[in-house]
Amino acid sequence: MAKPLPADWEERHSNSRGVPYYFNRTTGQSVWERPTASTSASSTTTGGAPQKVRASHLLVKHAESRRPSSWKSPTITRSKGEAREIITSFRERIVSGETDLPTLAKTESDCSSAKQGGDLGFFGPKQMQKAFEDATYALQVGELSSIVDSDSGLHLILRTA
Ligand SMILES: O=C(O)CN(Cc1ccccc1)C(=O)c1nc(-c2ccccc2)[nH]c1C(=O)O
Repeated sequence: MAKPLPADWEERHSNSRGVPYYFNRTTGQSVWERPTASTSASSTTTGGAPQKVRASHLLVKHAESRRPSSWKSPTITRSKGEAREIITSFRERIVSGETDLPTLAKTESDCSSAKQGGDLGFFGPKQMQKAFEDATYALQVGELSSIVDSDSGLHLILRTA
């Protein structure tokens, strides 16, 4: 029987790895190992300030997106299913090594960050949509997410710091 988690820690599920990870609601830290009392003692690597992360992403919008419009297309009419097929193909091309996320985001992302190769800079807890934040914090630096669904559309996320 697993020991109860220390205060402020919760177990979450990493879609990209299919395993649980542990998230500290106070510091925003994510760890793969089940935390014990000693983890919570060292739970902040920055003396208490919530840990910031950096990521780049590729956004494919669809007709159900909250704002179905982008620099690429004034009116986005593709279905969510079509968007999923498109972003799945993009992910396969990245995983195969044919291209990389920043290169593909520049021409294919429906986010205004496309011009910067999808780079969003550093952000901390509560700054991004929950699904996007949770997915990013579950990634190790250098890891590519599975397809992430937010109100804006479908994303591939590459954690860069
Ligand atoms: O969701 C909305 O109502 C409109 N948005 C939000 C938005 C709009 C412009 C700039 C940044 C964010 C978007 O659709 C959107 N979301 C994002 C986004 C979502 C998650 C992480 C990073 C960016 N980018 C965009 C964009 O047009 O460029």
